[in-house]
Amino acid sequence: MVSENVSSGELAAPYGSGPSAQAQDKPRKKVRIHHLREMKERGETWPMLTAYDMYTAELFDEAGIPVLLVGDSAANNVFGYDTSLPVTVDELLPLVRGVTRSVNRALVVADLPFGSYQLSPEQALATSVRFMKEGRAHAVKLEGGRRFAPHVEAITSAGVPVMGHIGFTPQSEHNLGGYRVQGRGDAAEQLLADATALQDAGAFAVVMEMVPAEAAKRITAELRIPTVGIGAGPDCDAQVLVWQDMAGLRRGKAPRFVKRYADLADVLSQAARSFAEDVRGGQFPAPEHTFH
Ligand SMILES: Nc1nc(=O)c2c([nH]1)NC[C@@H]1CN(c3ccc(C(=O)N[C@@H](CCC(=O)O)C(=O)O)cc3)CN21
Ligand SMILES: CC(C)C(=O)C(=O)O
Ligand SMILES: [Mg+2]
Repeated sequence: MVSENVSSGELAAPYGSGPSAQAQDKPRKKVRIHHLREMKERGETWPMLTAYDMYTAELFDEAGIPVLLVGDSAANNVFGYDTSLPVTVDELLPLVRGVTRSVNRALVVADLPFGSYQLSPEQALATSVRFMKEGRAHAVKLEGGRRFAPHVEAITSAGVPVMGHIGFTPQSEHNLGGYRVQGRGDAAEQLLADATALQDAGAFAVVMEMVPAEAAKRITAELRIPTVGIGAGPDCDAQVLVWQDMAGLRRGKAPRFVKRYADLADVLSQAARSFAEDVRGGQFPAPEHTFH
């Protein structure tokens, strides 16, 4: 199943490389870090989604999403916390394992939760090793700029690919003064310095969250590694959304950077109401659902 449909041995990229083959083609084989760099070199923009369980991982993998992130946003979108701060490694690990078990091609990135890497490069490496060994992740991700270059270096030196995350970093929301755009005006230079430091420390990609499009465009042009935008305008190398936002499962006001591609909240709510009505009215189970 993994290597189905590999038409030519020298086709290195998991996607077709012609302009028409871009978005609609499924990856033909396992996505590797170097494929992401090659897509940047070819100017192909790629999608990333969060996934926290088997069915979503399977569906998104088959839909041709090359990178899946088991985000610490599971805090909000799985566990019901009001911020991402409380979620633990022990809570996230089984979600990562469920996702990695369920994909054939996608690269699975495990998001390191608050408190599990900030203490030292050694702690960052120890936590990453758990996500790789127990979660079977393919890469890890952590939040922070220049100050986390030593942590990124410790992890990559051990052979574990690291994705950075700068701009609005939800684990620091109390320090950043809430959900706010980062890197406006002079702060854009700081953001570029952060991105460059992460690249130099060995990061394979960097998420930029809630960053002005102009700054994101400049950073994307300066870096060799791909940038992944969320609220960072159209000029990043990749775009990521939380899947429940993308599919309209989460209700309430979504951040401005979200586009809804479905209304799953409505679909599921209708299904639950119909089931309840059938049970209450005696229409379910029918003879075809019944054993004798
Ligand atoms: N479901 C979900 N989607 C996310 O994008 C997400 C999470 N959860 N959890 C972790 C973080 C938190 N994030 C968030 C959450 C809310 C806003 C938000 O409400 N933004 C508003 C206000 C911006 C402002 O005041 O400048 C917006 O309109 O974009 C932004 C990022 C991004 N991440
Ligand atoms: C929004 C993405 C980048 C994230 O860090 C998460 O979902 O936890
Ligand atoms: Mg996160």
